[in-house]
Amino acid sequence: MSAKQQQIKRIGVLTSGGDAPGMNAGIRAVVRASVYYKMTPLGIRHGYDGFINNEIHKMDAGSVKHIIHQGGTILKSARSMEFKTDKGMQKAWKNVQKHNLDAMVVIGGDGTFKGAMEFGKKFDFPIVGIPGTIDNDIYGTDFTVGFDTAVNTVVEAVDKIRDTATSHNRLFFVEVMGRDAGFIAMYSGIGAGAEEILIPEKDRGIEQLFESLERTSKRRKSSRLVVVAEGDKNGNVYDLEEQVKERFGDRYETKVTILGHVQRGGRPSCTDRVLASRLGVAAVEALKDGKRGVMVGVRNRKVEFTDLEQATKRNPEMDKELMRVANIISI
Ligand SMILES: Nc1ncnc2c1ncn2[C@@H]1O[C@H](COP(=O)(O)OP(=O)(O)O)[C@@H](O)[C@H]1O
Ligand SMILES: O=P(O)(O)OC[C@H]1O[C@](O)(COP(=O)(O)O)[C@@H](O)[C@@H]1O
Ligand SMILES: [Mg+2]
Repeated sequence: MSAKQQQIKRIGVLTSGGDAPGMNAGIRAVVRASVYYKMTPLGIRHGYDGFINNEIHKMDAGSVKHIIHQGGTILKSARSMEFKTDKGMQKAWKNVQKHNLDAMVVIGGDGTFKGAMEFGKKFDFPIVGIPGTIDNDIYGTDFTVGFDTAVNTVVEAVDKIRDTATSHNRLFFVEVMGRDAGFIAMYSGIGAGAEEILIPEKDRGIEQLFESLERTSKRRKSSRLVVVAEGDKNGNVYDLEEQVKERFGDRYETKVTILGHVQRGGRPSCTDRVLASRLGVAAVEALKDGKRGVMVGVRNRKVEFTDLEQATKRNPEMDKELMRVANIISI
């Protein structure tokens, strides 16, 4: 073990960006693993805002009891404009010194990792990232913490919409989250049996939708569900509804549902709890072993490390096989 590795005694942990179910399981694992390895865990509240404003407190194994099943994040989260400035980062660095922090674990999405990478380089400070976002838009891990719970929430909601859509022979546009990525739409669309799935990763979305509506308007299907990722390039769900009305007139009766933040809340699924627990332990062990500037993820069921730089620069590819499956089963 090198001298640098032995120095890690006090580890900060924060959650940042959009909260995601399973973040609490991640915090719990980071805290418990730190205690297990005789280090002191410190919780940083309100993401990078709390890092700047000194909202930092010691934690212990007991401070994370009874949280594994709770959605949201007990440390709270924030989107911090100030952390994007040199002044903000300098203030946060003062707090690192004040609390003798040797390293930090950040749980969040691509933005959180960009901030971590910059801060880590600027002050030569060891940081490890855990992917926590419902969007699943991080390169270097098969799944992010929160994605599984979110898609299950969406499927449950879309199943309910299906009941009323079928009863009235209606066409529903359901908008799901995913700022720039279609993973939530693709998985929940397949899982809920949507007739069409519109995602930013696919260009032909609207034409394909028109073609399939043309085909099925003759068949009088009892209902149609179109799941649309919020980041889809063909416009928002209301624009889409308008375009369909213009083209098909009263051949389709249309409705729009925007699921919104209901997708971000709720009890984390077992899959998310296990993923977050594995990644929390792996993050602490990585820091203990001298790793820094990396994200811990799981690929092909194994824990893997990816440079934060890569994790933020590269976009995970939408699985072509999933698109093909969606196409085949929605005829
Ligand atoms: N280029 C950057 N430099 C410094 N901090 C950043 C940068 N990009 C994002 N951040 C910080 O990370 C926070 C979370 O990022 P955001 O994109 O909102 O969510 P997520 O991490 O879930 O993708 C931002 O509010 C900001 O404080
Ligand atoms: O809650 P906010 O700040 O309006 O953000 C909404 C965005 O956050 C998300 O729910 C999660 O994104 P991040 O994890 O990148 O923060 C996106 O799907 C959505 O576009
Ligand atoms: Mg993001």
